[in-house]
Amino acid sequence: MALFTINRYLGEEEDSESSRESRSRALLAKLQEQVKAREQQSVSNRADADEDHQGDKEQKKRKCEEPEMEGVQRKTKKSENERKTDLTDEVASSAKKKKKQKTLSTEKESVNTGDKETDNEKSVEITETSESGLEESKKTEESVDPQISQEPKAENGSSQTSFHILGGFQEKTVQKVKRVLPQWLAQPDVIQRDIKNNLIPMSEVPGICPTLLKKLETNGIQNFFPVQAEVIPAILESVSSGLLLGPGGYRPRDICVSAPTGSGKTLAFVIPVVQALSKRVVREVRALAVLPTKELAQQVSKVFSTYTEGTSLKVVMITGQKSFDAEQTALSEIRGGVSHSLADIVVATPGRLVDHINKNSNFSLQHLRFLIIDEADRMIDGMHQSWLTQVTKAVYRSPGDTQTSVFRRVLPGPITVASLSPPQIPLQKLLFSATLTQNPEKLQLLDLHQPRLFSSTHRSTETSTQSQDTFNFPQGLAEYYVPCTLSKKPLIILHFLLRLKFSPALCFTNSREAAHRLYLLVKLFGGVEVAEFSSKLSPSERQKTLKDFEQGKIQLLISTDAAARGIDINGVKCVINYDAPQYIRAYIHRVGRTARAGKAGSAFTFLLEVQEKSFLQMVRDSGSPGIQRHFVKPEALRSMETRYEQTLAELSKVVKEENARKRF
Ligand SMILES: Nc1ncnc2c1ncn2[C@@H]1O[C@H](COP(=O)(O)OP(=O)(O)OP(=O)(O)O)[C@@H](O)[C@H]1O
Repeated sequence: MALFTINRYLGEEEDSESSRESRSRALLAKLQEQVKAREQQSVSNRADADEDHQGDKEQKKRKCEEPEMEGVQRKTKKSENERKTDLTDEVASSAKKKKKQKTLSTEKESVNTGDKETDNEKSVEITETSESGLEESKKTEESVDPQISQEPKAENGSSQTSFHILGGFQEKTVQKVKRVLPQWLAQPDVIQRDIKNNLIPMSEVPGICPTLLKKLETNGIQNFFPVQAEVIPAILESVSSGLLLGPGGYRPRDICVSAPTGSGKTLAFVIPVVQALSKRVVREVRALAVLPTKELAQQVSKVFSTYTEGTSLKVVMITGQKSFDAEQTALSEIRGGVSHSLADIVVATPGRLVDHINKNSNFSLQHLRFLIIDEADRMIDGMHQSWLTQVTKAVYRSPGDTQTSVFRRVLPGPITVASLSPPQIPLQKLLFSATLTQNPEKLQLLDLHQPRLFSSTHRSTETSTQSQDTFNFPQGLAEYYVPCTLSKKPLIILHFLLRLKFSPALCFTNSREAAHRLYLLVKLFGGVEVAEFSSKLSPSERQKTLKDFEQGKIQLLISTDAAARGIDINGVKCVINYDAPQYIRAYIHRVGRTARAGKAGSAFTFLLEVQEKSFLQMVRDSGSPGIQRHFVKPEALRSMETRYEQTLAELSKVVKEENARKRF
């Protein structure tokens, strides 16, 4: 065992220069004698020494130093000479440091330590160990840092050395840092992906009041889908002690839900929120659902309205579809000089919501109990609008009179006796998405409180280094890719609709212009009821188009990504990605417009040759169960080619006319 270790500092020697030099020379001479003796005994070492004098002195000497060093050790290990060698070495390197004598340094190096670093540095840090401690210290070093102790072995085929270089100047390969997910993300409550085989009778889900059960039945719901059976009881449990307190008097946990498209997430929050609020006495805004688009807000608002019908609960939508004044009137009224809320549940898009927070002094969120963030991943991406900060400010805003109120509201901090008394309405966040990010840094933006995750995908805590999130696809979805060329794309669409009768089909392009051009082309070709859907249309036109499509009046709806997310259109048999989506989330949401609610559906993605490799890789990495090749034979298109050529000529005329009209 090493009893002690001395790190010598030789920078400021007290001895005079001359005495140090003479000592150095004497010790060096002894050292040289030892080297000579060793050279005579070892043929191999001699060969090494010869090599030492050839070629580039600096480079080759360093390679030879270690074997030589070991030779010295082996021979003198149990003799008194070892300590002298050490001492000599130190002094010699010290002399070198001060004087930089060429001859001195050359000779010294030949017997110095076998390290690759500069001798000047090393000599300062050489450790002196006792004879018995030599082996022990070696063992200790090996057990502490195998990399350091194994390096000499690798170079010399022997592990014997009495010197340890402190400081670790060797280049070490830096290990890749693995992404480690927090427990709540790594071990979620698992939701079954297969809806059909996991329907749960409504009577088996506890806590739902008979009125709501009846309403569900009236609306054609006979069983709950897996996500609903898991999430509804969890939300209801958080209000089991009333709206004012979480379970046990504590703030309830926030809830995140990541389940495939069409798995029934909307009802998973609508039912428990309606049930929780039905017990309220005074009308205040207690639930706020934020969605990225007007169409989605409208869809969710409709579901809330369905299940609040016949109760005193009021749902108000603020998306900019009506004028600001009209929305203001719907939100509150002044009675006896005091503002009263006319809404219990507000469904909003972020932009319009922020407008009301800032400009509508009668819009109060001070009693908000549930903040529902649907399409949460998209809403996180849109955080640049800082809508969440504005909402939080509005929730904890305390006008003079409410500060003295029993139910005063302050921003939650650490839980203390004082912070729990008096009780305050807890704000609970409910997040829903088919592509919820597993990136903790992004989720951090939402400032979640002890979140609980319900997910149909989950990863272990020790994840791979793969940076792409993985998601779950609907069970009934069949994915295909169609190899094609640019010129054949429209023909393949026509082939799908006219020959293969793939309708109703929802077709996605990457731009409004492409959607419009394709719409014109299919319309001019004839034989297919076609419509376009993009931000070019007014909200009412968009609404009518969706309705017509749902009613089967339109066979092919050509859309931008405006219809990709959340839109629930009943009976879409087939999704066609005319332009391949650039991001995996866009792909998942687009193909998720079919195969909803446990039904079957197909998705076809047209791929140019250059796109194939990267697109297929992106889809596989996302957790897709598999995308198959669907090849359309050129012969299948041949009979349509003549008509297609004529249509292209007509199309260019129509486009020219349209452009001319735009100019005037
Ligand atoms: N328990 C149920 N029984 C029958 N149909 C249901 C049930 N729950 C939901 N649905 C229907 O399933 C369809 C999809 O539901 P929903 O729109 O809530 O899915 P989602 O998970 O929000 O999808 P997306 O992620 O695409 O927004 C809707 O038409 C809805 O009416």
